[in-house]
Amino acid sequence: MATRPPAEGKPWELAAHPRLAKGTLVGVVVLDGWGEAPPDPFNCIHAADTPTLDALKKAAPARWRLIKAHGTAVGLPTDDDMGNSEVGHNALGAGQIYAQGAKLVDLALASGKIYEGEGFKYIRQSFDDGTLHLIGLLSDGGVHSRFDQLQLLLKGASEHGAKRIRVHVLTDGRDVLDGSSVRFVEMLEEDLARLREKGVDARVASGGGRMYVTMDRYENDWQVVKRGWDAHVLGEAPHKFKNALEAVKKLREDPKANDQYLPPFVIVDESGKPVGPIQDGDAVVTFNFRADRMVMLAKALEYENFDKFDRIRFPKIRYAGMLQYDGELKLPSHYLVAPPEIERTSGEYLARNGVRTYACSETVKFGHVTFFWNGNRSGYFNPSLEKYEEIPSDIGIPFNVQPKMKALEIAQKARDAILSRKFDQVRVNIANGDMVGHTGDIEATIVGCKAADEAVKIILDAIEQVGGIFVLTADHGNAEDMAKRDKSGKPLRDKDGKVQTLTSHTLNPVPIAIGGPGLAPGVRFRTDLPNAGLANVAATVMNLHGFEAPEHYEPTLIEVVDK
Ligand SMILES: O=C(O)[C@H](O)COP(=O)(O)O
Ligand SMILES: [Mn+2]
Ligand SMILES: [Mn+2]
Repeated sequence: MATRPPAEGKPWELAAHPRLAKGTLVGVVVLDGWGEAPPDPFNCIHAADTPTLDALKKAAPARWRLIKAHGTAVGLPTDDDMGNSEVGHNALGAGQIYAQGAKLVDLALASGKIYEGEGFKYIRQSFDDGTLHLIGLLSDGGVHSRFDQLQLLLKGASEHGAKRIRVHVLTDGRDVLDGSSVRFVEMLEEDLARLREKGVDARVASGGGRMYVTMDRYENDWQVVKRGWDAHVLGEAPHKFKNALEAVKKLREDPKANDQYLPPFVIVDESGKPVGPIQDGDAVVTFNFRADRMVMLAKALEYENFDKFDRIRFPKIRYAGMLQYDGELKLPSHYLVAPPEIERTSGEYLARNGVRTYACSETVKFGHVTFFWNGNRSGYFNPSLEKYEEIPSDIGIPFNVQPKMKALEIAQKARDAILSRKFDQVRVNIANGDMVGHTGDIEATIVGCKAADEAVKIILDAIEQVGGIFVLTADHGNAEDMAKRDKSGKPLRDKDGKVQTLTSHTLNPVPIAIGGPGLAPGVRFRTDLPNAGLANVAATVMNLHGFEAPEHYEPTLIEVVDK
């Protein structure tokens, strides 16, 4: 992992590729949550009508293959870690494998360095007179946060002087099984009870389901964050309970309840007073390491001037993120662990070499093809060469109700960008496989996959018209497997005999296909890189733009043979 020499001081100019010409349009399509798995009733991609993608597969092995999209191939701690959008798009855009947030936090906790850093020293100043609040996702999905890291942080913070701790829990059910919130809260309560035995006043103070409370992304719906603010900061929510276990158990009694969407709740004392609103002088840590779904709350917690909703009260706190979530905005300004310094991304190289880029997705994935693609950096490298376009996602409608999402609109925007001939690269993310896959609704996911295929067709037709090249791939698996399985691959059943729905991503590889009239006839996938992963895509795309990739990039997937 990242063993290549750093590129500091090296020139930005890319050498011309000896065999591939510059100036051909390259369309880059990322199908979100689109892995490869054997045919099976729980494989929605297989079940869906996807003629465009099926046709591409026929070009294997020369122009269609599989690449790794999980675990160490994308900088995660182990090969048991499923892929996710952040690490997937980071790898796709950066062309290098970086130790990612999950891994960096593990290392900082294991070595104890987390307690020596500036961020912890900063929040510690509040420990004598104030409360330490920990806000984040209660999950062992390893996508946004990990439960064992929360456990270590609770223990470590109390050993380093925190006397009063309040935890604000967001239930998952998206990266882990629905219903697992109960077990996580039980385990957390056990840990907090142990801390209380040691004289630390530690309790859960508030919570809610991640998709309804706090963890919105890309400013899709600030009301989600406001619900979190009201519960975590103001101590106000429609549901009040004496403890967190009672809260999740009671809220889950509603037949439609789902961990992802539990309503906000606060924990109150005997007299009905919230046990842990955030007050002047307190310390706050958002313990998610992943940026996209924490950065909105980070803005609300940190920015003096803020107009996204009425905060009612803006406490004077010492706030630190687990990581710094946005390297460009330097937000939050304090953090416990330094984020991976993802530098020299393909986006920056191509912009510095004159490549004109258009990137587009709908809101829920917009930052994936821009912010994550560019190494967790918001904004343009060169506004005169780049255009990023966002199509507003549906708000307040679950994606299994609108499984086509904005696939068609994204494809039409991409088509227009391609036909305008104003761009050298047109890059999109098509969200259906992932966003509908996360709902666990098989029928809807099949509809979503078909819509994604139709979108791809529109884009490929436009590429055909301008004589361009396409690169089609995905960031990790999701829709290709909707069943939780045992080690032998057999679907697991619950006590009523029903197959357990897998709402999360998977460990499966993803396809990559290249083609289009502009692709030189002798271009084909190399056969000497059987373990290649998402990080090999950037060099490949650079080649197709007519450039050699920088030396420190993971190797290109393609070679050019004489025809
Ligand atoms: O944030 C989410 O929606 C899920 O936890 C992960 O999905 P993504 O990595 O595809 O965004
Ligand atoms: Mn994704
Ligand atoms: Mn996802």
